[in-house]
Amino acid sequence: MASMMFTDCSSSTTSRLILSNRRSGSILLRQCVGQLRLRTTPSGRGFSLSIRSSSSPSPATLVDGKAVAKTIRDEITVEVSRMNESIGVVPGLAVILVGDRKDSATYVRNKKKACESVGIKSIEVRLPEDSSEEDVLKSVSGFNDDPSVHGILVQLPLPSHMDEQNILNAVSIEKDVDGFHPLNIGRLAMRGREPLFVPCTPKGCIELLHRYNFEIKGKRAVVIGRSNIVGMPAALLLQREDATVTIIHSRTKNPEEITRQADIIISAVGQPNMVRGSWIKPGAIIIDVGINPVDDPNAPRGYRLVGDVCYEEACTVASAITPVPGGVGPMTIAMLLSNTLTSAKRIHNFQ
Ligand SMILES: NC(=O)C1=CN([C@@H]2O[C@H](COP(=O)(O)OP(=O)(O)OC[C@H]3O[C@@H](n4cnc5c(N)ncnc54)[C@H](OP(=O)(O)O)[C@@H]3O)[C@@H](O)[C@H]2O)C=CC1
Ligand SMILES: Nc1nc(=O)c2c([nH]1)NC[C@@H]1CN(c3ccc(C(=O)N[C@@H](CCC(=O)O)C(=O)O)cc3)C=[N+]21
Repeated sequence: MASMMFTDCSSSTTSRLILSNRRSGSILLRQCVGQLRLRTTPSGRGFSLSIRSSSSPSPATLVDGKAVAKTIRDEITVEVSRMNESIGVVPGLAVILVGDRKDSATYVRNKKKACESVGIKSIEVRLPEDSSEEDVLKSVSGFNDDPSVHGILVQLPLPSHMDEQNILNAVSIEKDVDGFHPLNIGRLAMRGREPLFVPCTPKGCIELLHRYNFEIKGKRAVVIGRSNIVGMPAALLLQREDATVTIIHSRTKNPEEITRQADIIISAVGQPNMVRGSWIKPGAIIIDVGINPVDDPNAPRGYRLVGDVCYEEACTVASAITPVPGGVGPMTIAMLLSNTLTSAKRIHNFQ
């Protein structure tokens, strides 16, 4: 219901253009309003798109998660083969999928493809919707004991008759590549402690900020959303990077007043186009985690994906913004591969 309120963003039109990249194929870029400028990304391997808007004196950089994720996958590929050649070990990721949610099946398929692309071995277990919690725990326990598995991911959400906490607690912390085990989250929250793994989506957000050389230290950051998998760990990570962090949630009064003070906004709400241009301080950096399907009879699938942030409005005010799709989503998967590689290296004491 609430999501319907935000489905429409602005009356400004969005045009699209396809740019060809020799290394990563075609990238779909959205043009906002005004003049476009293309630069190579800090890695030198991708593109960054700048938009000089008629209503904004400063250009907004398009923070290209898809291109950065490709760079990271290339780096991981090199490391995976170096490890295999040196000690004959191939990192392995086990994914447990319970039930037949279409979106979860798609995510799992994408993770599998990404593993293949870098040389990580992926093992998938599918359990029926009516499996018992015991069945899932058995599967987790089997992977905990399997030396060819270095990472275990239990795809969320689980069917409602299962206790998610029980299941996440059962994953060995040494193989918790999602970073959802309470010990890993607890360490993330404590000064002077180091988690073995950091949750992939928030880690991907910070990695994007780093790769674009955006300073975090001393900045005012606002995280919208406080879920265990995105909002809360994103706030903890920003704090560890010496930002001053405020969290907005569904009971926050006047969220727009708070976001307007932010130098960095990370939005993980699940409400299409909730964050309007007027919520944003000129020059702010926006990381839009939201992935929200909205009906679109012209789209091949009958819907398209939009973020939590009204992209067309935001890119006339912000200095940088992630698109949806092509922003944080691909980074989440890249961080999962990175965590799996780290895990295999740690288990086999390989530097
Ligand atoms: N790009 C990626 O890789 C990923 C994207 N996502 C996407 O990110 C979004 C969030 O996911 P997730 O964290 O799992 O979602 P949850 O539903 O678990 O959490 C949503 C959070 O947003 C808050 N919220 C809801 N409505 C409002 C509102 N009107 N104003 C302020 N805060 C609000 C909730 O507050 P309260 O706590 O008070 O209920 C809650 O903390 C979704 O669109 C999801 O698809 C998720 C994971 C990965
Ligand atoms: N244990 C667990 N770990 C997760 O990390 C986890 C999970 N459960 N459950 C669901 C959410 C969601 N999530 C996404 C990952 C990639 C994209 C992604 O790559 N999105 C593409 C678009 C994909 C499309 O077009 O459908 C993009 O944004 O460009 C999106 C969402 C991980 N999650």
